[in-house]
Amino acid sequence: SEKWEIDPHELTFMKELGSGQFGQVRLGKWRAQHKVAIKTIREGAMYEEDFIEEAKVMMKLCHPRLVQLYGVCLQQRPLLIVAEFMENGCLLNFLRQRGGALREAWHMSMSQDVCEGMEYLERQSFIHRDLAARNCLVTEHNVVKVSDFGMTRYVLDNQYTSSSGSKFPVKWSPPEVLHFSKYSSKSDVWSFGVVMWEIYSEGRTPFENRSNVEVVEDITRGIRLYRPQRASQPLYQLMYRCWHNKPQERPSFAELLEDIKKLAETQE
Ligand SMILES: COc1cc2c(cc1NS(C)(=O)=O)=CC1=C(NCc3c(C)cccc3C)N=NC=21
Repeated sequence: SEKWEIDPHELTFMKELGSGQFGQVRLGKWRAQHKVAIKTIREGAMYEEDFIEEAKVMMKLCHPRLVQLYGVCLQQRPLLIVAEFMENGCLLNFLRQRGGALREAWHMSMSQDVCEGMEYLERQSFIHRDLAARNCLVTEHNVVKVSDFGMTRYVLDNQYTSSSGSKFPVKWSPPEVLHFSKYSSKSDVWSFGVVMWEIYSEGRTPFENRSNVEVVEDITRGIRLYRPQRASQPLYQLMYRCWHNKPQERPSFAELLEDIKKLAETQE
């Protein structure tokens, strides 16, 4: 078998960790001692053949700020995806549960973690398409890693994939995606600005009391998220630049990473 294929007999299933759009995620052991996360793909939830092709690509994406894919189990259904286990779970829950207790420096280091993972994807010309705090995970040492990159292309549920669908990430999408489904690393940059807003707002929902339809109108008219009170002016300017109407006017992840590192220095 290929190196990206895992023998399900070498997996032990343990407690359920959560469930997402594809099915559930369980904690597991591989070869009896390595802790892993195992995602069970619900029947009919995914274009499985296409995903298997993509899994080969995703296995090649290796970076300390990306949740590492270890392999897939194809011999039976449901399909299993095996990846790195992240002890502190998804960033959104982490912010909501720990937010208040998080020191200022943590917001900056978490933002830098996500930016480093995204800068690597940008360099590999890999577009995430669904960057949000809910799709970032946290290690036991509070390091944040980007996950589920590129997965939205294999979702069969068109409530997720159609920009008018109820589950489409409208509040994390730029105008060119909302109107023309034009994805790029610059549309990921827009989403990154919203992730920074989520971090500094400690897990609040962006445009909390606005419907998706109202947010499309607001964004198209130039309305943007307000400055979270924990974000300094320079930091708000940084996230605000991610929300420029024109993709080419937004900074690249490489530029954002430089700016974040500079701000982190001045902050210490
Ligand atoms: C500790 O708590 C958790 C830990 C994890 C988790 C959810 C929780 N709990 S919760 C819902 O936040 O409350 C999801 C993963 C995960 N996913 C890896 C993965 C990716 C990214 C893509 C394809 C396949 C797989 C398996 N690795 N570790 C955890």
